[in-house]
Amino acid sequence: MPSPPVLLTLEDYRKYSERNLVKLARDYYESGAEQEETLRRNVSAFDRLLIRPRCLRSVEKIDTSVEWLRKVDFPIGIAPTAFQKMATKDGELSTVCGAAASKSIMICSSWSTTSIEDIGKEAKIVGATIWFQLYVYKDRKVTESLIHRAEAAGVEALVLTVDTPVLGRRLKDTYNKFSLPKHLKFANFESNSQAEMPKGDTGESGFMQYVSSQIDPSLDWNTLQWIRTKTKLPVIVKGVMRGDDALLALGAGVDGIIVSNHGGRQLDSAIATIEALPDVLRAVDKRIPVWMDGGVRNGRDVFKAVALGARGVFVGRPVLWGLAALGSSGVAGVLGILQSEFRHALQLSGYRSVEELQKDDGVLVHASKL
Ligand SMILES: Cc1cc2nc3c(=O)[nH]c(=O)nc-3n(C[C@H](O)[C@H](O)[C@H](O)COP(=O)(O)O)c2cc1C
Ligand SMILES: CCCCCCC(=O)C(=O)O
Repeated sequence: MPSPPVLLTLEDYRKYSERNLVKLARDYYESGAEQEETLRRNVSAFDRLLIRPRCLRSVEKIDTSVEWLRKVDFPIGIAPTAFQKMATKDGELSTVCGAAASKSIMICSSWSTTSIEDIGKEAKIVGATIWFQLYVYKDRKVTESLIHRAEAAGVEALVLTVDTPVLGRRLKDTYNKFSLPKHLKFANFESNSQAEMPKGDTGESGFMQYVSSQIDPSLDWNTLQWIRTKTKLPVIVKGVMRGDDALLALGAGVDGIIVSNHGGRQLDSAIATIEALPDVLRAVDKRIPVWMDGGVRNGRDVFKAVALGARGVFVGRPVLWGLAALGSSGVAGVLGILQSEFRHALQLSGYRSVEELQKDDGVLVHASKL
C-alpha cells in the first residue's frame, strides 16, 4: 500500500492535484484573463503586507469565531466555482461534504455540474450551510426560477456576481477550444441551449459563446432591486472593487459585499482585492459585512484580510485543488490547513480573538513603508 501523501500547505495540494487533472480542466481552473497580471497580483499583494506582532499576551485560549449571517468557527468560506465534476466524479457533492467536515460555508455556483436540489439534499444530510451564487440570464424567467429553486433547496443567502457582464478573455481556454466534456452539463438547467456548452472553435471557446448568448450584459443596479422583489433571503453582491460602488450597493439595500475581481479571471490589470478592500471598508463603515476573495493561499493571508476589517475570506482555486487531489477529504484538508494557520497566526502575533485583532490598527505595515 502506498503511504498517504504528506500535504502541509495549499501549494502541496496544488502540486498533488495536477496528477488528477487533464490539461483542459487544469487550464480552466488555473487561468486568469489576458496576461494574468491581476491573477498574480492578488497573491503577491498579500506578500507586501507584513505583520507587526505583539508579545507576552497569553494566547492559550483563542476564539476564532465570527458572525457570517450565522456564527461560524473560522472566517473562511468556499467561493463559488463552476463545473466541479471536471475535478472529480462527485464534484459539488464532495465539496459540500468537505464543507460540512470543516464547518465552512459553501457558496454553490449557478453553473454547478450537480443540481442545487441535489447539493441541498446532501447539505442537509451532512449538516453543511450553503449559499447560492446567481448569474442573471437574458431570459429573466430562468433567473427567477433559479432563485426559487435555491430557496426551496435550503440555501441561506443569495450571492449576485456583478463582475461578469461579459466573460473575461482567458487565452488558455481559447487555445484549448475549451468546452465542457460531453458527459457533463450545466445541471441547474433543462433546455439544451442552457444546459449544454457549444463546442469551442479556433476563434472562441465554447464557454465564450455560451456566455454571450445567455448572460445579460445590461445588468445594472435596477437588476438588484428586481432580485430583491423576488426573494426574502439576504442578498450579497460579489465583485465590488470600489468604495463608491459599495455605497451604491448599500443604497440598494444589500446585506453584504464580497470584494472580488473573480480571481483575476475578468478584467486584467485590475488592482488586487486585498488592495481594494480598505476603500470598500471605509465606505461601508461597518454597516454591513464585507468579505473578500482572491489570492488567499495561507492562514496569514486570512489574518491580513481580517486585520484590515474584512468579516472573512472565501477561497476558490485552493478548494478545487483539494477536491481534485483527494475529493471531500481534500476539501476539508485545504480548509483545515487555512484554519490552523489562521489560528497559529493569531497566537503568534498575540491576539485572542478576531474582535481583538480588529481593534488594533497598527498590526499591519506595507513593505514600501519600511
Ligand atoms: C475555476 C473557477 C470557476 C469559477 N466559477 C465561478 C462561478 O461560477 N461564479 C462566481 O461568482 N465566481 C466564480 N469564480 C470566481 C471565484 O468565486 C472567486 O472569486 C475566485 O476564485 C477567488 O480567487 P482565488 O481562486 O484566488 O481564491 C470561479 C473561479 C474559478 C477559479
Ligand atoms: C458570465 C460569466 C460566467 C463565468 C462563469 C464561470 C466562472 O465564473 C469562471 O469560469 O470564472
